[in-house]
Amino acid sequence: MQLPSKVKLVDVGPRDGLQNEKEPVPAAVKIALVHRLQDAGLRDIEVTSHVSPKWVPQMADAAEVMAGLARQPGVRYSVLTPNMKGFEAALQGKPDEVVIFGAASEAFSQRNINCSIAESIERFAPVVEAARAKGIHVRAVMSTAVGCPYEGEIAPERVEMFARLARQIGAQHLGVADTIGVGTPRKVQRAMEAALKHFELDAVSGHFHDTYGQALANTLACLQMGIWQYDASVAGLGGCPYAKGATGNVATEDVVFMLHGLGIETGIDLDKLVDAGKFISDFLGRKPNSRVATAVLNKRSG
Ligand SMILES: CC(C)(COP(=O)([O-])OP(=O)([O-])OC[C@H]1O[C@@H](n2cnc3c(N)ncnc32)[C@H](O)[C@@H]1OP(=O)([O-])[O-])[C@@H](O)C(=O)NCCC(=O)NCCSC(=O)C[C@@](C)(O)CC(=O)[O-]
Repeated sequence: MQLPSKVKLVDVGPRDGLQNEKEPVPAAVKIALVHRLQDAGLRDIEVTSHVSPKWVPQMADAAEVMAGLARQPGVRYSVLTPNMKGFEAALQGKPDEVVIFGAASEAFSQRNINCSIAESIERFAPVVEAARAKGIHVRAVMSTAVGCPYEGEIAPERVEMFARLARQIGAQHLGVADTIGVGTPRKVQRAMEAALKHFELDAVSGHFHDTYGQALANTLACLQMGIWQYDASVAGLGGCPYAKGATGNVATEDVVFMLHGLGIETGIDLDKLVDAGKFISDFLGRKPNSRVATAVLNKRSG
């Protein structure tokens, strides 16, 4: 199949990237990161989560972060909302999109959101209904679509089951997440094929962690299926608090470099993106976890 000519990247760095940081990151720094990402051309940014501050302390400032954004027209700002309490809190911040997040594995669902898959769907259904009634786009994300830290390999049938349930309650988009980065191209394609039984090609995206260095290969494998929407995290920030040892998402810089090399448009300015990644990495006191960012920064410093 011909590769898509355009790809939409959602930068999940401010949310997925920072949620696991041990030291508090001030709201002002998170806001500055979002601003740098939009200045670099990102048109979809996952800003924060309205979850329990006892579970994920780093996201306790969700309202402050949303309130502090200098919004650019044409940018979609998303927030995670696991239940009605989160959705109601999110409304004040006027998100363009809310994200419900469940799992293909029972054990991960329990660890991450403290309920079974069936219970999670019951919690999500009123969120989807309320969001859609207000014209807010609803994306569902399915964790552990390839492998689970507690249950091991996940069969495509499980992916299909979650996709069916998410579709039934009215989610408009499904993100297929390889939470612990164990997917390899064919396995990820099989998970996508299962998701595509219930969501059209234009309503499916990939969310690949790079724990085993497979994320770019997995992205290419999905591009070959025509999938044109992906999550990525600036500077490769991140990891899920309930998936021990899992590293961050694939670095946005690495995906952008690959896509541009393939002649695929993203609308993103790689240099400005590298600057955004350096900004947050400097704040965190580490180097960007991106081969491309490292190469660009080395080249700049001669
Ligand atoms: C989902 C809950 C809230 C259920 O948590 P629960 O304990 O089952 O909920 P509950 O309804 O029994 O309430 C218990 C307490 O939490 C409060 N509460 C209840 N809901 C909320 C809310 N929305 N916002 C703020 N507070 C909330 C509620 O008010 C109460 O407070 P208390 O009376 O004890 O003081 C909890 O398990 C939680 O917050 N989990 C954190 C999940 C999370 O953020 N995980 C990381 C993001 S997912 C991810 O990273 C994966 C992804 C998306 O990137 C894809 C991938 O790579 O796999």
